[in-house]
Amino acid sequence: MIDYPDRPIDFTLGRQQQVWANIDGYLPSDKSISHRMILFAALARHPVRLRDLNRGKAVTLLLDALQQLGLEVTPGQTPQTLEISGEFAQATHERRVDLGPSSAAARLLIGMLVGLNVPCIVDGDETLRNRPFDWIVEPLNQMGAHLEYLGRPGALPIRIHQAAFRGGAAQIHIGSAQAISTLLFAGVAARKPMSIRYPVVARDHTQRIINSFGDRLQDEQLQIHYQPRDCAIPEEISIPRDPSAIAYPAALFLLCNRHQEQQRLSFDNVCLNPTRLGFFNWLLACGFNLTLEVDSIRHGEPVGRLLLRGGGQPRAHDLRDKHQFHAMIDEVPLALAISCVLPGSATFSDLYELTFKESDRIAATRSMLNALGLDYQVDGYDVRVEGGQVPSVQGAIPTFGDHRLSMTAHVLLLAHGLQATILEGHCYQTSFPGFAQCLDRLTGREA
Ligand SMILES: O=C(O)C1=C[C@@H](OP(=O)(O)O)[C@@H](O)[C@H](O)C1
Ligand SMILES: C=C(OP(=O)(O)O)C(=O)O
Repeated sequence: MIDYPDRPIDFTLGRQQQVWANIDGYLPSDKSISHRMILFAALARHPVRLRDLNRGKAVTLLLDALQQLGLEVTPGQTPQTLEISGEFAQATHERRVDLGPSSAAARLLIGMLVGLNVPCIVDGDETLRNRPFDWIVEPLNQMGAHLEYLGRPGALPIRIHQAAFRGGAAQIHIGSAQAISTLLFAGVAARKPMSIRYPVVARDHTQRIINSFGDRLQDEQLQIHYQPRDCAIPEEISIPRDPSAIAYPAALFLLCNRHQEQQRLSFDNVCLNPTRLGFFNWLLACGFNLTLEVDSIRHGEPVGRLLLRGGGQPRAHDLRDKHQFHAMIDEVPLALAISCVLPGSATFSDLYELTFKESDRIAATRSMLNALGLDYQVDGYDVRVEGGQVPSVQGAIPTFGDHRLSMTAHVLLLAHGLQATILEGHCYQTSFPGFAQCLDRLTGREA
């Protein structure tokens, strides 16, 4: 296990903090939209400039994989742009790509390679090898793909054999935007119509982008119909900021300013897709003060400003709605942590899909919180939190290498003026590489 010796959390913040600096320049772009736009750029028949890509490990590994498959990835004319050009190399030998810990990168790439009929072995790190892939492999194979498990059945590594993808009808049984998106990338790449039934609404970036680029896609009543038309991928694509990353500095600000009504902090150019806003709606339901204002639509995605205000007398609040759960799926560990320290109590129901993320986030979040003297009760996939708990450091804080847990631990420590060692703390680099600098800047500690 890697310790976190080079950056101990050694500064006191809490209620004295008066200056909350603007941190827009430190915030990462949306990881989910970055993954999707990279794959659309790879499908384009012309070079595509991607402006403001997320530069975390999960996205960088997808770029590396595409380079191994023959595409060119070059810096653009400004530091914020990257250009993707070229074509997939003819398969003279089978290539093997490794997507590290990122299931979105691995699953969506598998979909695209199936649709393009590009043979490859797709693999990931140990955490990713323990995550389920059967719910993308089975429907893809039913639609003509030939995917083979090289290790444990249902898991990576997976060999993509050459086979003609037919499209057609598929039914997904799991609540996962990645499952839907994987099938759609196969259909878009192969130019095959398809329909997909799914059990619950989750983030719908792929559907929105497909429509905005000119193919036809209907998404109603848990059923998608996709029809290839005139897909025109733009030469330049720009990506808004990631609401799932902004959640951490936002939570820190709101927790520290619960009793300071005059304090304000805003973030611009944020992805405000409603299927991503569950956490901010949950904060509102707790009583925190915030406003969301859409000011433009970009590639089908609402983009705008998030304004936070102090005060609000917040209390812990339930999370029982399946739709809202999926709209905040990556922020649930943070919401559980916040619930522990707010007054009141809360029930979070049916968190099943949290059990196969970078860690089992029901169990791992609890272990992380235990190291901070906090706890909740688990009953199957339901969680009951009694609020009003006071954090106190019990020892080194485990993160299990899960970036969402590391960022949650940082927020709790900072909000309560505590010092601790966060184990594998740097894993925030998976999605938010500038997280530590962002916190330094936010809290006025930057050199
Ligand atoms: O589609 C995506 O980009 C993602 C979807 C979510 O996973 P599921 O769709 O599997 O729930 C989310 O947890 C992940 O961080 C990114
Ligand atoms: C679960 C996550 O991502 P992925 O599923 O792509 O690994 C995440 O970013 O929290």
